[in-house]
Amino acid sequence: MQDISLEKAVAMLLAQVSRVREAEEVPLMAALGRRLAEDYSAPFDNPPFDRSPLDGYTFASEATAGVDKEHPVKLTIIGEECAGQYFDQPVPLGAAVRIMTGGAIPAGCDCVVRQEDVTAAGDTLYVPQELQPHENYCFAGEDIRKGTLLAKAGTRLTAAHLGALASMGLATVKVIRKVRIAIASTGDELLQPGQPLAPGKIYNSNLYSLGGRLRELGFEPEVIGILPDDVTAAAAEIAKWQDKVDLFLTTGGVSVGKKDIMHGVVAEIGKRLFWRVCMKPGGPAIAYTFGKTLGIALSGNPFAAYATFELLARPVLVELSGEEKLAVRQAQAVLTDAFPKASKGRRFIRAYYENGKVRLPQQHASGSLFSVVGCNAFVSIPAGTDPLPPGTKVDIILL
Ligand SMILES: Nc1nc2c(c(=O)[nH]1)N[C@H]1C(S)=C(S)[C@@H](COP(=O)(O)OP(=O)(O)OC[C@H]3O[C@@H](n4cnc5c(N)ncnc54)[C@H](O)[C@@H]3O)O[C@H]1N2
Ligand code: MOO
Repeated sequence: MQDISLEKAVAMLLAQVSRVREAEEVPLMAALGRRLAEDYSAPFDNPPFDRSPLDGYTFASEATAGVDKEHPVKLTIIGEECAGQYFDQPVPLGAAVRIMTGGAIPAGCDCVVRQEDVTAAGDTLYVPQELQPHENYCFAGEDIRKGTLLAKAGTRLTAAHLGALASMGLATVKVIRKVRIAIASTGDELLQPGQPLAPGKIYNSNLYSLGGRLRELGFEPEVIGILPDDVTAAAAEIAKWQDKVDLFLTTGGVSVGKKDIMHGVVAEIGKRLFWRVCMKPGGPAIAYTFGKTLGIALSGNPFAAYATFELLARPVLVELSGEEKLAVRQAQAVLTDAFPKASKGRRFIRAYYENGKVRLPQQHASGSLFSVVGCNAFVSIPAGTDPLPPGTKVDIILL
């Protein structure tokens, strides 16, 4: 199989996936940050009834016409209503009901006076001021009118949305299901952090850098762990995820070595789309499908895995999620440091970008990851480029 360009590889990957649109119903509290699967409109007015904004007394404002401090009106207190209670008898002119903030305004009342502004003695209330109709009064639907569009399909729910939906009594909402991603590492040389180091072994760093990167981008990968360098065993493990995840990412086992098992795995469980992309690092990546699941087998070298995740897998994630803002941005910048190697093929190197300038770390090896710490960009170097002196204008990819 001939090596293909990065652009062609990405186009082939994108041809296999489409935006996830299936809905699932989740408890409202779990819906924060999720995208609504359908429009939500208010099924009723909120508040559902006219209510008092104060602790005080409610009555017909008409009873206070012409009243002042020297000539207060005397009303008869006929009952009391706290928030959550419901005073269900009509209140006649000249009567009042003690009402607490949030209490429903009873029939016959159209205003509320603050407790501090009146005097109560037994069943008698002295109101020393004129009140207007609807003074200190909240109308039903003041917050949300029945029929109001609360949030459109596709809206990413914020805390305020959750509150508004809760006020409509919704215990669950329909949201677009999450993009499902599984990640695994291959390699008999790998140990999980926490295990004792042994001769010839190294710790599995790729699972953590990829898992971390996916989380940084807002995804929640299924972290499988280490698959053995055994085609049958690894194939069986990966096949379990067929159609259960949208994207299955592995690292390692894609080159031409004795234990580069991913070729055998792909032959056993799926259909290969490509092997080898014209770029460094991570050129030997394999892409494949098994059922509806897309697999990308990234090379095991830690920087190769890191870089090809951004260059190959990230566009797939943008497509699956529909989150255009997750796409890498391209820019131009001026190198402040030299890159001493010539680049026969297309090359991406780790870098730190700020204010139009791009700095390079010392270490660029494909097997080295530590120098990525603090980097936020790749410099994209075209095939056939001589060593780069400081001051060179370069194309960069902002991560
Ligand atoms: N004869 C050839 N050898 C190699 C070629 C080639 O064209 N001809 N290509 C080289 C290139 S380029 C790359 S990139 C690597 C790709 O190798 P694999 O993807 O098959 O990866 P592995 O052999 O499994 O591992 C490479 C390297 O990375 C270490 N590794 C693997 N997984 C992890 C992990 N999860 N955490 C930390 N480190 C990991 C592994 O121990 C190896 O050192 O092939 C070249 N060879
Ligand atoms: O493609 Mo590899 O990551 O350069 O060693």
